[in-house]
Amino acid sequence: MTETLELSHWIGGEKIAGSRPGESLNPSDTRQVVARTPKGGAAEVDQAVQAARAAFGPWADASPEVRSDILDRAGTLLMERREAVGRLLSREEGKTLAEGIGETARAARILKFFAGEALRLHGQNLASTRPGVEIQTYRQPVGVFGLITPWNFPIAIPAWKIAPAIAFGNTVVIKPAGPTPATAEALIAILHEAGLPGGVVNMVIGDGDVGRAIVAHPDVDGISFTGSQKVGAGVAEGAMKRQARVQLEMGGKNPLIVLDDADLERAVAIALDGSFFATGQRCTASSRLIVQDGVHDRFVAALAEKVEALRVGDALDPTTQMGPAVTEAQRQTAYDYIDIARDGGGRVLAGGERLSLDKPGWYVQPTLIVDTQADARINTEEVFGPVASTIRVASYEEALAVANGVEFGLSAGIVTQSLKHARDFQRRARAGMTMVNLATAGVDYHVPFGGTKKSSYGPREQGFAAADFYTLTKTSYSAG
Ligand SMILES: NC(=O)C1=CN([C@@H]2O[C@H](COP(=O)(O)OP(=O)(O)OC[C@H]3O[C@@H](n4cnc5c(N)ncnc54)[C@H](OP(=O)(O)O)[C@@H]3O)[C@@H](O)[C@H]2O)C=CC1
Ligand SMILES: O=C(O)CCC(=O)C(=O)O
Repeated sequence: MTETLELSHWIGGEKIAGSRPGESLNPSDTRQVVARTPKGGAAEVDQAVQAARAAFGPWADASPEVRSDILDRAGTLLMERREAVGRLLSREEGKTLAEGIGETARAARILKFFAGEALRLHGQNLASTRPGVEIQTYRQPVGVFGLITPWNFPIAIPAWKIAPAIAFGNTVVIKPAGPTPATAEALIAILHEAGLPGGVVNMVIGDGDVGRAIVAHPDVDGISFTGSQKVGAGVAEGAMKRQARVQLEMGGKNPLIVLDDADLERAVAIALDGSFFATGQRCTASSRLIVQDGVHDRFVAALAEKVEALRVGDALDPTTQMGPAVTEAQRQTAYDYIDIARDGGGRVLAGGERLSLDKPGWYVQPTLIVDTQADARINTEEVFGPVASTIRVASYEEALAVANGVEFGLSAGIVTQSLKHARDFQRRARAGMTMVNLATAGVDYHVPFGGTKKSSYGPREQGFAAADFYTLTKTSYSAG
């Protein structure tokens, strides 16, 4: 498959093409242009916001059953086409075909979950402190949401922002990430094919200028952002200046603690999955492996063997276990952090070298670095690539202190057979999500998702929690 797609913006239900100066490349073979794209700016964002505003009234007033049916149909279509869309995803983002198809199926299930949530939205009846007065709370749509999404889950993240927004009667303008517009477009096209009225979901393709214009637009009522901490901080500042709702999901520096009593084979499998699958490009990836003395040497030796054995290759080759980095810049970041770790005294036990295959792609060797210090840059800054470092600790208490000792707090894991330590970790880990005997990455789609500290800001995403961001609670008092 070497076809090049010609993408358009979607505004008011129409495809708006313009010239196509942008492109997305196949990171597994950079000679292939996956899609040519228009490059929007403030003018296209304004048009899209106007279309979303015009569609808001009728969509907010539509029966929840209408909204539910459209989401359900879109979920069915996406599930039926998961192989083709997953292939496009893998070709554009670089995760393996199994991961691409799996993510597409996950997006389909998210659409179906929120088809159900559209019908389950409810308020409360409460007694008043005043006799004869009744109180009811209602959840109402908010208005127009701006959605700014990253490349690493190019269909699941758009789905988990669009689906709750429109299920509860809002309309949206989405900006997909620069490297993965074609995958996002596949979702937008399917939503329209499922019967979505024009203007309910609008998409403007472009770079950071499009994101900035969405954040600054006075008629955008709320912004949901996933991406880097640096850009997220600017998004929050821009939104707050004009008192728009804002929700941010940003980086992680997720710890995985391995205690002496861990089942070694299981601990190695959990670390391998959390650190290296999806090329380590998950905000939930385990990038710090905090290992207790007694098991340390056996654990790192066994993990290094597995890391060395990982087959890196073209994302579409079914034998590939780890695809390339998404862009040259992400590959360079991984290389830079390997050097930073070495300079800080770390010892590379697996990978660590430049990797060339039989085709031009942004391939990186999965890399394990041992003997690193807890406060070294490799252990405090997000890499967002297939690079994991280990920190040796003497006790559970030391492990917990190291795990909590960074400015991020998204996901945190522990591998242990001790119920006492597992329960204590669930209570005291400063992270939004804790995992016991499971990888830090790879979450369910029907439960709240988010972190603490600099990882997240605002109400939780996904599951039943999504209603808190995408609805307005009104409190009504009445007397007979
Ligand atoms: N927590 C998470 O889930 C994720 C975290 N990251 C982190 O982000 C780093 C870089 O990845 P990247 O995707 O480039 O993340 P960015 O934060 O740069 O981008 C995220 C989204 O914001 C857009 N954007 C860029 N600049 C602005 C701006 N000034 N105002 C509004 N929107 C803007 C991007 O557009 P464009 O793509 O066109 O630049 C993209 O759609 C990674 O190394 C990783 O640390 C990345 C992905 C997911
Ligand atoms: O680990 C997961 O399943 C989700 C990760 C994620 O949302 C992200 O990396 O942006």
